[in-house]
Amino acid sequence: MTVALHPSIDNGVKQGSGSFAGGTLACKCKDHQVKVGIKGDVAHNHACGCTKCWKPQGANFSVVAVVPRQNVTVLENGDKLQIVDPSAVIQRYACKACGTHMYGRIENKNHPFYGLDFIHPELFQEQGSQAPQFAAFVSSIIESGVKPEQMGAIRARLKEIGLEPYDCLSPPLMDAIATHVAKAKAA
Ligand SMILES: N[C@@H](CCC(=O)N[C@@H](CS)C(=O)NCC(=O)O)C(=O)O
Ligand SMILES: [Zn+2]
Ligand SMILES: [Zn+2]
Repeated sequence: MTVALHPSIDNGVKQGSGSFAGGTLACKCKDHQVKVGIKGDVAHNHACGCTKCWKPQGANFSVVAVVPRQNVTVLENGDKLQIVDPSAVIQRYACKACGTHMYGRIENKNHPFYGLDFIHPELFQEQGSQAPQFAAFVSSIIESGVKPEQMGAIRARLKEIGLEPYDCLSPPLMDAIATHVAKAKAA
């Protein structure tokens, strides 16, 4: 049996339509679901192995993407949302009842990714949003209990489905962060 990464990619990565207009994210509650509206498609969609990003039950990876924060609107049952860890850089708003993370927001205006919210595209009620592009924080899954000796098979499976594994973010995103830091230092 191949190693389980995340249910939305375990049977292969499904490409996006390229014209996704946005949609509604719904939590996993049976009733009074938290619903969050997203305008437009997501960007930088990727698998994340870190311990902080929300993973559905049994998954080793989260699948997470960004959207401009102004494109995110809580539509229904927002009173069920609470911040998971107020001290984290990304303030992740989760449903108090089912634990699903609905969006993560950066409030530090100096952060390289300020202005972008983090969401989980698998929660879209609609099909067609951008497919995952790479895998980030892969080594971090060891912190969640994966054995180091399993990492070879996990990296091989990620590559097999077309997701290049990185232990931090992808080179373009690491370059974007370093560029931001360099500019801030020069100012
Ligand atoms: N090895 C750490 C890495 C955590 C980490 O740095 N996560 C990245 C990717 S989501 C991040 O930007 N975190 C900021 C935050 O969680 O607020 C873990 O697994 O907990
Ligand atoms: Zn819920
Ligand atoms: Zn993460």
